[in-house]
Amino acid sequence: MEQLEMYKKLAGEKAVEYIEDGMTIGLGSGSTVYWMMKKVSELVKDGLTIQGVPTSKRTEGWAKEFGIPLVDFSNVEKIDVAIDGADEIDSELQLAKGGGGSLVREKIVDILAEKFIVIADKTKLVKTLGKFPLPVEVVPFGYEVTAKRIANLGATPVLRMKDGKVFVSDNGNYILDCQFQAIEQPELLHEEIKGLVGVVETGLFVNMADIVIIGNEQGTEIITKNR
Ligand SMILES: O=C(CO)[C@H](O)[C@H](O)COP(=O)(O)O
Repeated sequence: MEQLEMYKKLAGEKAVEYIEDGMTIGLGSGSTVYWMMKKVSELVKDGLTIQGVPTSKRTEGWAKEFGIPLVDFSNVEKIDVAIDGADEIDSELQLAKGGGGSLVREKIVDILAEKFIVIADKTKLVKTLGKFPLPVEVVPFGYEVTAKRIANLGATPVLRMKDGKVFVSDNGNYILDCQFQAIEQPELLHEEIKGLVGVVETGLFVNMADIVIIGNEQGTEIITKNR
C-alpha cells in the first residue's frame, strides 16, 4: 500500500475507537472514510450495535456492501459521533471540504453530531486555508451569474466537470471550485458566499471540528480544539 493511503487508513481506523455500542454514527465521505467504514464493519460483524447516517450515495453504497446498518435520517434525533474527511485543516481546526462533492449532506449530518471527528492524512494540515480551491454548491439555474458574484469576492470559480460532463451533486446541484487567495477569515468568507442568491452551501466547515486525527509516519496524531 502506498504511504499516503497508509496514513489515511491509520487515521480512519483510529477514529473507530470513539464509537460505542448503541451509537448513531454520521458516516462521512471520501477515501479516508472508506478505511473507517471497513473497520466499523469488522466491529459490526463481531457484535457491535450501531446505526449509520450516510453523507453521500457512495458512502451509502459502501455501508450496504460492508453490512453496516443504516437509519433513515428523518428518524434520527441525535447523532452521537460523526466521522468525516477534509481537504484542508487549518491551525484553528477550521476545515475546507467538498473535494468529493458531498459538502451539503456532510454539513447537515456533521453539524448535528455531539462529537465531530475529522480524519485525514498529514498532507491536509495547513497553516491557512485556501490552497485547495473552495467547493461551493450552487443551484444549476443561473449558475453563471452566481459564479460572477463569487468572483466579485476575490475568487476564480471553475465549474466542476467529471468524465467530460458537468459534475452533478447528490442533490442535483453544480459545484464551483473557487480559488481564493489565503482564507484568513473563514467564518466571514462563508457568510459572504452563503449570502449570495443561488448558493446552496460552502465547503467551509467553521467551528465544527472537535477532534482531528492525522495519520502520519509516527502513526496518528490527535489534535483537539482545546489543545
Ligand atoms: O469533503 C469530502 C467529500 O466531499 C471529503 O471528506 C474530502 O474530500 C476528503 O477526502 P479524502 O479522504 O478522499 O481525501
